Amino acid sequence: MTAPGVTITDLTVTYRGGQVRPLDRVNLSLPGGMVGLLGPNGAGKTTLMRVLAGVLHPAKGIVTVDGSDLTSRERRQRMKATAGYLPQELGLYPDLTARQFMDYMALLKGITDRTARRSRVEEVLELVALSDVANRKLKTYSGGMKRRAGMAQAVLNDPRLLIVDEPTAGLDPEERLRFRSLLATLAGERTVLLSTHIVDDIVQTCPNVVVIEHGSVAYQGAIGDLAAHADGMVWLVTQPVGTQPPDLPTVTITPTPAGNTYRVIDATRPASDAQLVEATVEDGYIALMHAIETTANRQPPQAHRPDANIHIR
Ligand SMILES: Nc1ncnc2c1ncn2[C@@H]1O[C@H](COP(=O)(O)OP(=O)(O)OP(=O)(O)O)[C@@H](O)[C@H]1O
Repeated sequence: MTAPGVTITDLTVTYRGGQVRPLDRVNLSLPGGMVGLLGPNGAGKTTLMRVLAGVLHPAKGIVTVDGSDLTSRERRQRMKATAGYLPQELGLYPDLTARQFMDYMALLKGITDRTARRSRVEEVLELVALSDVANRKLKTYSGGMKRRAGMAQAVLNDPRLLIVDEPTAGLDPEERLRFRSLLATLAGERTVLLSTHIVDDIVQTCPNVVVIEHGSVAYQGAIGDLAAHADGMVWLVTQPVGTQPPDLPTVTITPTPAGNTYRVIDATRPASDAQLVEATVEDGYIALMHAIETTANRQPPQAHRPDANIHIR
């Protein structure tokens, strides 16, 4: 298996007859392996994933996988059959056992041969470490187990493009780690697009990242380079408890014996005793979001977003 070449050109998606535009002229090229998808709430990440999974029809634009345009209904159907998709809220049938559910999903995905289906179901259950509990009804599963069952159904057809929408939200640290390593195992020769709000999940698993903000691509490239957006701009400022916090983009607040230490982004030294520290990916992400917000606020309302794709680097 080889990772597919996924290219998105001038993709625009609209809802409610054009009143809502969650994606606006997006241009993107996905490399193989794990690709992180970051962005604030409502940025358009799920919408992008739904287009790639073939479940949502774009208003405009071209999505090609291995050079084949997915915009036609027939090709979208083919995409649905070859991509794996784990949506944020996957409806599991609570009264089915995991084994019955996988069998049903495998049938829906076109694995009609009974022996092949049984063997594939056992493989994916093993992959997500649910073999021992596969005869339990899904309604008895914990949140983490349900998420793993969701992952198992997403890989039943051995997809070359795997799309995973916030799989670690609400999981305890141990389940999160387990999920991360499962994703890393699956990445191998395929493309895995992983959306999450947890920057650390992406830092730990994805060599490349795409940042979406307001329906546009704000950044695409190596994860390490995202940190560079905050180079020379990350400061630790300590203030006594009870004083006004700095009016600056703040990455973290840490209580210390001397007061609260704020990790802030500022182009210039914010206080005489502020300590300059090395930028992390999270700092870079916050700096990027702040730069976009500042640029947007400076624009007159009638000239709203003339260039949909802000390529900062
Ligand atoms: N079916 C719909 N009808 C109308 N508007 C929608 C619909 N689905 C999404 N939207 C809007 O489109 C925008 C993008 O939504 P989307 O779910 O893609 O964002 P997201 O980046 O995945 O957000 P989150 O991180 O909160 O999951 C939001 O403003 C959302 O309210």
